[in-house]
Amino acid sequence: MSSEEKTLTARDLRVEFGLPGGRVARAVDGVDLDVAPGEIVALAGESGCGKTTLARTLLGLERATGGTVAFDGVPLRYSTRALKAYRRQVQLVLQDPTGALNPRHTVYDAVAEGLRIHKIHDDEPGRVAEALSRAGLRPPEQFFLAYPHELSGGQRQRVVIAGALVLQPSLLVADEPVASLDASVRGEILSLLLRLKEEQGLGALVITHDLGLAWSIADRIAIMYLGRIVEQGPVEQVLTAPRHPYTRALVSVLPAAPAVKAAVAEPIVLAGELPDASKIPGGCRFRPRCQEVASGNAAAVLHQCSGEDLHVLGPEAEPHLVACHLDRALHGDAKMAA
Ligand SMILES: Nc1ncnc2c1ncn2[C@@H]1O[C@H](COP(=O)(O)OP(=O)(O)OP(=O)(O)O)[C@@H](O)[C@H]1O
Repeated sequence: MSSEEKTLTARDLRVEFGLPGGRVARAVDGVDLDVAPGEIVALAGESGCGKTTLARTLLGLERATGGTVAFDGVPLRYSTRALKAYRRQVQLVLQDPTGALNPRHTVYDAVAEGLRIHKIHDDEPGRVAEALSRAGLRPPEQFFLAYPHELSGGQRQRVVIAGALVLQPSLLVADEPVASLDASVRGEILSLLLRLKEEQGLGALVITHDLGLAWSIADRIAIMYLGRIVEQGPVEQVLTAPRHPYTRALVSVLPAAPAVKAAVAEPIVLAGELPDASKIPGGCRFRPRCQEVASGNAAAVLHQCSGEDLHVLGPEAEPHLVACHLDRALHGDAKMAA
């Protein structure tokens, strides 16, 4: 990343939760991530890998146990006033527009809420109209007095996005932004995010378990496994030439996207379930489920897989990064060793 301007950065971010019996869940266990304006980054991985905890921590809704979150080069501060100022710049868009909207509030009130919280009183109707229009609800005045139940699922999600846009943020953090929508309107909302990026330079971190979605809209992708990013890089490189065994397994079961499918011919079924975040295996955390270990392909590096943790992937190094001992042996990347 050439400039830190308006970039959201996480460095060695860690979030732990205390559990009964003195156990500790390491939900986010060392993450470096950058999201710049005008860039869409997809954060992908199966349920329970820590995506939501990472997103909440980037927004200051959760406190990091270690590491830093910074925006525009300034570390996040957690006073009410500092968080309020921060959230004008970095806005959250939630998965379920029905849950995010108060059924008794009109569209106008839903979108104006952020302005009122931030005490922005000048030209409220103009700002609300502009945000609705940017979110693709045109003519905006026609939606002012509508209630959520009078709108389609896609329109409701556009209202939620307008509620974020009204504060003119630099970045959106969108948690599964189309997961609750019908397939027919998913494309519309994804196109909207793309348009906001291209026409208005808005950046977004899009959290998804759907690699097909990431393929359609993201510039970069970060694949998360058990609290860590195990592979990241330009979306095309990562999905057409996945290098981490976990990414290869995810790509192998992707139903669509022929260009991506070609990368891994046979479906790879991973052994077992995602381990509990309080029981992260030592060495490579993916080892107990790794198909390369199971097949014997990783025999030459097995001692490392069993006993040597991998570095947190840093955003400053080469664009396509992989945290895998076997990949390091094959590609000779000395940076990967712990
Ligand atoms: N408040 C909490 N207390 C204890 N453990 C938690 C808490 N929040 C999350 N965890 C644990 O942290 C891990 C990561 O959870 P998280 O919800 O961030 O994953 P996720 O990838 O977003 O999953 P999903 O897609 O299902 O939302 C899980 O093992 C979860 O059980």
